[in-house]
Amino acid sequence: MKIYGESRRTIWIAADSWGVEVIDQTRLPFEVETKVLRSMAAAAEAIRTMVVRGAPLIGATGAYGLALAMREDPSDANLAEAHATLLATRPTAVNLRWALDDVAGRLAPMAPSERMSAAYRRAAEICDEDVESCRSIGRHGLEIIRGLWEKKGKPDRFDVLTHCNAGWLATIDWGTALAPIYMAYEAGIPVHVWVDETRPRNQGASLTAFELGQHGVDHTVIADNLGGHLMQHGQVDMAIVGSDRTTAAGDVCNKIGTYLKALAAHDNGVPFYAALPYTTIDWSLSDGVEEIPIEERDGRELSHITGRTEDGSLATVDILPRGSRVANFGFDVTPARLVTGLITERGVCAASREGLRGLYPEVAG
Ligand SMILES: CSC[C@H]1O[C@H](OP(=O)(O)O)[C@H](O)[C@@H]1O
Repeated sequence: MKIYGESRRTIWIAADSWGVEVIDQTRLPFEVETKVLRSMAAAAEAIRTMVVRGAPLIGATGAYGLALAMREDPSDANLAEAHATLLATRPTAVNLRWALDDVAGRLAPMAPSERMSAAYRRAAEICDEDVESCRSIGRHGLEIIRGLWEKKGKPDRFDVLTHCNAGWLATIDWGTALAPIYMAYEAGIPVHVWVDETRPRNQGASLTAFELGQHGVDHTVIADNLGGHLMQHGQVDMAIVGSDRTTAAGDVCNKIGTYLKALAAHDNGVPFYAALPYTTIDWSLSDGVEEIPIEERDGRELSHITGRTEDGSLATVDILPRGSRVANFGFDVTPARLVTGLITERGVCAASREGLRGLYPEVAG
């Protein structure tokens, strides 16, 4: 997508032809800065500190992290160590494990001398595949939006609520939850987006609002707690969220607070969709609430907030009384029963084992 009119992806090979350049998302929306990752350790740190974040982008960064590792030392031991180090950076988004297993599985039988170039090649393929998956998610999601808009009589405003950032900044391009919104906008459907700020890191306020503003999509940033009230008063026509891990039975793990939005949507008859590529599906799990590991992050993300001061400089301030304890769980799981449908690159299905089996017969068994 575009930043100030320039087409960008979130990750690419740097001008030196081997470094991995990424947009530093901790600086957005106030500064557009990049970082060049030149070691596996730097790639791991970028994931851990959320310089890069979002399930597909985390996976792609992990894949390039293995390429950087093979540049350093292509031995079996280093391949195993790099896989373990990168996998340990963030436990919830299954794309990371998928990408690391994919690349490492291809490298393992190769001669060490072939591994670096093969890893770079595969990482680039993973990025290109993700772009096409998200484009396709956009097309399928567009038809859901179009159908609901037409069913409502083509009003001059169609309100979509989204949580966190599942836009192009969470992927390589296009995004998952936001791809249908971009395509609806381009199709002339009058979408307006309620953007959950998404405490504590405010990916909605700082990333989704930035993306939508850059693309010209009408949007309003709201407190996370406003969504239920808007739904009660008929001001939300549908909700679309992303996913970090979806089980074979259709349970959707996503940013903390998603479950509460799904409960409010269910109580008010608001269609609630999750958008995700196949790389986000964990076919080994059935019960998301019981089985998906939920990342617990540093409490400082909750106790401190960063913003722009009157003079335009950035500042971080403490917003809690000294001595107060904080709990900072990064994700929750929405049971399939609260999900209207899953929007994937292969089409839209029910949030169920049967629904996913219909789209992925070769995997779902
Ligand atoms: C398309 S994946 C987006 C997904 O990832 C976000 O989490 P984080 O920013 O912590 O990586 C959030 O759960 C989004 O829905």
